[in-house]
Amino acid sequence: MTNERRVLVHPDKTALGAAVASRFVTKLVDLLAAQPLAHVVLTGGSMGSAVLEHVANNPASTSVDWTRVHFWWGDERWLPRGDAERNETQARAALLDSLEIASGNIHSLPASDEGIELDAAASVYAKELADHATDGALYPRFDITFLGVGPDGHVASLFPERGGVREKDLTVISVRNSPKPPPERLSLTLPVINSSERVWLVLAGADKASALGLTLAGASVNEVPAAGVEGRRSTLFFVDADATAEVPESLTATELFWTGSDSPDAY
Ligand SMILES: O=C(O)[C@H](O)[C@@H](O)[C@H](O)[C@H](O)COP(=O)(O)O
Repeated sequence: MTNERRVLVHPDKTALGAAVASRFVTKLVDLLAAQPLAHVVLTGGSMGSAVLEHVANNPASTSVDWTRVHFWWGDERWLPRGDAERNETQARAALLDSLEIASGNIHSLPASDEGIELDAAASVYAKELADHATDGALYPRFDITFLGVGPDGHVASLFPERGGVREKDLTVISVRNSPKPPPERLSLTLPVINSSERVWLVLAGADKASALGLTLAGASVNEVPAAGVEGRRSTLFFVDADATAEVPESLTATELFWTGSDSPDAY
């Protein structure tokens, strides 16, 4: 299976969010025409929420049989259930609570007010993943994994120069002293992220240009965790024009697509 890597450039953050949402809806319809369930890993962050809001506002989303979609998270912030800063809270507000789906389809991570400590919570989610796996795997076969990307190139809660980026055995890790608040988090590890059929990284803004440029130029995973992301079937970078300021000149026309126009001159 050849692994496809593409950068799809959109004029601005709004167009980016709408385009990713539209592609997500279309892909889910196609997937569910061919298989009983779809497993999707959501991301926190502003772009993650923006995409879900666009899905909620996309009339075509009613063509998805959401009852057959399972939602997971790539990471979660160690906060009380319902806290406005939890990734789950933001995803529910943006889309999930408006969908007619069974609560069992939403696989949220434990919260800090539920009587277990952070490390135990990582084990709880690892068990949840394994309980929904097939063929003796440790996690389900994810169809699409969304990732936001930080200015430092972090994805999920895997940060540069931290041990979590290099974790190969555990499926879920606890994170302390996170450079991005809040300090305590839970995160899938790269092997789990990269087990996904498709990984869709969504990033916008000039502050992401360095992370995107370094990722595409082949930076080390330890320095730029996004550089270590590779879906089994495809890895798509959905970006806005501002984030492309440092994209390597060497990228070919088949790797870098300016949507809506033939060239960057149009924006
Ligand atoms: O819990 C989180 O904060 C996210 O999972 C994190 O990995 C986020 O996706 C990136 O920091 C990008 O965030 P923005 O899209 O807001 O820049």
